[in-house]
Amino acid sequence: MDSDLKTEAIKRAKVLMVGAGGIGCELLKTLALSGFQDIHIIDMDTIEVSNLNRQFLFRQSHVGQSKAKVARDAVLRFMPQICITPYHANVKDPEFNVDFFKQFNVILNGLDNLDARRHVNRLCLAAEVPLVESGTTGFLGQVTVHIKGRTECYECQPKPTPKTYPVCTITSTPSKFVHCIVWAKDLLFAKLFGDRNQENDLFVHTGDGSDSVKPTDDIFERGLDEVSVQYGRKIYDHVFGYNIEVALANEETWKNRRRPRPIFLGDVLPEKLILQNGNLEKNCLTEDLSLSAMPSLGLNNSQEIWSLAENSRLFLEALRLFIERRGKDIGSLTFDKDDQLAIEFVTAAANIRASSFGIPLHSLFDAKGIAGNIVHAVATTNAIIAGLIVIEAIKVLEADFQNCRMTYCLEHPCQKMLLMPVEPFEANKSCYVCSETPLLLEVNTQTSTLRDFVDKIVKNKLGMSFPLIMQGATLIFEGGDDLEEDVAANYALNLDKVLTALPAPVTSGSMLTIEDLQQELSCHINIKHREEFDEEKEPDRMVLLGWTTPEKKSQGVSNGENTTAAIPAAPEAINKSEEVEVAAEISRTRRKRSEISETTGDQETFQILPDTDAKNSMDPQEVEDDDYENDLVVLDENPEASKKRRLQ
Ligand SMILES: Nc1ncnc2c1ncn2[C@@H]1O[C@H](COP(=O)(O)OP(=O)(O)OP(=O)(O)O)[C@@H](O)[C@H]1O
Ligand SMILES: [Zn+2]
Repeated sequence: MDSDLKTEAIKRAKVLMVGAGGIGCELLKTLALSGFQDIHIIDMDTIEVSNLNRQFLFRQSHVGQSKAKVARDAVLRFMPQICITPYHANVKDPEFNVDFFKQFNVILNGLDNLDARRHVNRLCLAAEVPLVESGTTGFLGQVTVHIKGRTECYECQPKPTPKTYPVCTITSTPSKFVHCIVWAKDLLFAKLFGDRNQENDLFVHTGDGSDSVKPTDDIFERGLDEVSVQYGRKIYDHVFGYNIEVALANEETWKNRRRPRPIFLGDVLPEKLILQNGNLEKNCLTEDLSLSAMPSLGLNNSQEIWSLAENSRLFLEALRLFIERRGKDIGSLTFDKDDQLAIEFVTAAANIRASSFGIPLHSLFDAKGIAGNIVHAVATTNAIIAGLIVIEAIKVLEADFQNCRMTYCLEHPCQKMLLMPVEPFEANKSCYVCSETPLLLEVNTQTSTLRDFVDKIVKNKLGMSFPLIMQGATLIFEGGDDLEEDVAANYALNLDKVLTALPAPVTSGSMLTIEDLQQELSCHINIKHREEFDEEKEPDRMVLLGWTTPEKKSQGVSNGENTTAAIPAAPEAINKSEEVEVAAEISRTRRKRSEISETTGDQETFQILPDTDAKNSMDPQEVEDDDYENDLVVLDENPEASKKRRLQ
């Protein structure tokens, strides 16, 4: 297109940006400087101090104000002639419906969560407006283009579930610091400060799964006359000493593994220091006034790696402060990465455990990053990604679809490139969002209730907020806050009925239609009755099938032109393995799911997976498997080069 026409297309365009955070600030500036004249911005947040280091349109004085509005004002100061319309709102609000989306030529996402991304994807499909989607994680980033009828939609590839670890690795055979963090946070912290009644496997397995040691007295219960320092010592000796001794009794487990070392408090700290820990009344506050065990112990530098003795003192002191200063929270606490005392406790506990298992200790700063799953944002990555979004948006506006690319921003050069453009993929024919293909649900229709179905499948798996469920012509459920009282009560009754007992019984062979009017999404689910489920592998007792990753994943949009560009790489994987397997055909490119998940900026959580097979999960290989999962296979166009190649 000639440059005058291009300028015209940009000038005439009406674009919507969703998110005015790290990517959004860069994007708004780049759009304005590229000549865009009519920009709408939705962001539901207000500015926080922690945003200021990279969201450069914001200043200290803006803290607490709407991001969308302040971003508009900041850009208008240097581009006063353009029109920027801010909305301080959630993009999921009903006012942002299909008609609202239809007024735009292209939608540009700068979001940080899956839920909002899915919602925008669905509305873009319904409104038939192209979407340019983006995400960054540290040095990694990506921009993808989604055009109905031409490319895959944002949801064509099922999104990965959170990272999980087998119970056995966490409770008995940790080999990485992250395993110790998960143990400290999800088991020990939860046991001591969370809901007392929760199922929590803090007892050591001795190998065959049958002989877990469960003392008859609840060791975690604090006696009425038990002072905190005594209680702390009891917990310490139990979890770091006694439990490890019990685990060591099973020789089988340690045949091919390094044996852990039981640690008792008396071996680490002299009595005097242990007692002194209970009397540190001096300073318990950090500079920003949060309760902390560090100042009184003289631990000032959170980037320093503390010794086992220092971590042990921190453990005792943090536990004491919880008991004495935050006693009323105990029993209802959940781990929060912004809770200073919780971070200190978890860091100390993870380090003591790491020491026992011969795993290198970490600083509180690093432990916080791992526990909170924090990847520090890099402003430059956001700026690069914002630039790429604008480049793709311009191609879309020019209707130059053939040249649209998905681009991955890598941490290390691959084939001498840091930016890897790839042709967009075709839509997944079994995607329930952008195709009509029905899904299949295996469920025990005689024992599962409608509530199970709504919560586990409709809301959790399909991501619908206000679903409407129909069996044939009968409406069996409708979600929403604006229902008449008697209608809502009727649906509430249905929720507790098993599927076969609903007014229009749902049995094997039934087809349900599920709609979310707000998302303009409708899909069908065929029901297949199944009696038995594997409690551990299929804890939902329902299995949703049909929405699968297509076998051939790289059928790029045919444009009659070969891309000389490199093939998409899983950035995280490249980063880790630095190894690329090069093989024959471009059409066989394997795109790992991790490539998407690693750069969406979604808050991921760690989960502990139930042991499906105690023996298997005790296999020494198992730990390494975590890493293999991220291995990357990138296939090249060059048929000759079917061998492994190391990246430079
Ligand atoms: N449903 C939504 N509606 C509108 N805006 C949203 C929605 N979900 C997320 N956002 C916005 O997307 C932006 C994402 O920006 P970013 O990833 O930089 O996150 P942040 O909250 O600014 O920073 P951090 O999470 O690192 O503290 C945020 O400003 C957030 O308010
Ligand atoms: Zn799709």
